Amino acid sequence: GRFGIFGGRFVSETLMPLILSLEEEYDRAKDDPSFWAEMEDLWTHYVGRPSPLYYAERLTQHLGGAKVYLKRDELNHTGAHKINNVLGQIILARRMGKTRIIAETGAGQHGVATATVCAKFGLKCVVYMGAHDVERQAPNVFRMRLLGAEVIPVTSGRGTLKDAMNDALRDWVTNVRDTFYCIGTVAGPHPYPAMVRDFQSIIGKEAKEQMMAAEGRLPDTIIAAIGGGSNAMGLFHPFLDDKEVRIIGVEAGGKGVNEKMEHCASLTGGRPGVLHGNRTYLLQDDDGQILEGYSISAGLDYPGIGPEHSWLHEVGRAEYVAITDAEALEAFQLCCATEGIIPALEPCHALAHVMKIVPDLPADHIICMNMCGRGDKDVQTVAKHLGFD
Ligand SMILES: CC/C=C(/N=C/c1c(COP(=O)(O)O)cnc(C)c1O)C(=O)O
Repeated sequence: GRFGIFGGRFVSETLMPLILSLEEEYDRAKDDPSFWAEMEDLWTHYVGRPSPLYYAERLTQHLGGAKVYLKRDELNHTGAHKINNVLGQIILARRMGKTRIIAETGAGQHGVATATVCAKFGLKCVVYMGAHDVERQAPNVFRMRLLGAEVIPVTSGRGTLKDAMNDALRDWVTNVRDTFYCIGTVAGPHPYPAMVRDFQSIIGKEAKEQMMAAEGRLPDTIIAAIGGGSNAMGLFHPFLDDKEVRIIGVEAGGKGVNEKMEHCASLTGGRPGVLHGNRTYLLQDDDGQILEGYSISAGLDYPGIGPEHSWLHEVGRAEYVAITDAEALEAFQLCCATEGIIPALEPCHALAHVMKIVPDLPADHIICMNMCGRGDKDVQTVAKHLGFD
């Protein structure tokens, strides 16, 4: 469970037996055709996969350079990529005889996906959510509750994703016997980062097949926004050995990547440390205290990043850039105006970088971007910023 010096398993002794039984169950499932058959069935008939690979013609014309394709994971059931991973973890939880599922959530999409799958399988669901996120993603709080989940607001820290994950881990340590912790991104102790990556890789596998069908070749550049990094790793992983494909991860630059740390660009503005069970790049002060960070987007508002991204950064296989709140809001509006797609604030960060690089690229250069979530949850936030709420 290591990616160079990153990853690993830094957990309390009480969690070890559960982590080891989860690793055993996952290793068994990975090689079990019936596990993947059940996943395929649910991805097809419940999630609505494959998600389309859509040529954004007017956006491409507006930018006047490379061809832009969007991988439409915002069209999945529940409106984001999160359900790809939740299905896998819940199938494992059922195989382990767990009846109580807990999750952390920031944007509320992972929480909604977990509540959704728990309703489908008749499992108890408890979601920890920072109080600040409860406010700024209210539509998703209603959806979780309507789906039968208990949503517990977390008031420690700044009341965002990091704080929610802390409380979820505390709950888990207390209830290891009947509880399964469904982690929403490629973070946490081994095997979570690898397992979540493997479930999200359906995105990149489909994108590769669809691009070959549409253009007869691989994309030149693939790009995705990064909170913990699961939608990005899902798109990137199937392309890692295709060395000619340029890989770009886009972090939240918030109010700007500077010493005020009002951002969540963990790779660009952080350094290696340990948080939530794994070693990775983190925003921390000189004493190693984890900083709160900041982003307009709840899903990217996390002062860490999945350990495999830290490794890809170290070995230079992927580039990581930061996009500010303001640039993301510009992208939000351009997406609505040119394509009639209201995007979530998270993928707007990737789109803002696409807007930066496309004009200088030739018309035969092909870009594939992860449209990992729809913007229903963000319309009030954006309306306020644009002064028409
Ligand atoms: C696991 C906590 C992250 C959440 N969301 C993150 C998120 C992200 C960032 O998460 P990653 O893909 O894991 O980097 C991107 N796009 C959308 C639409 C998101 O909702 C959540 O709780 O919904």
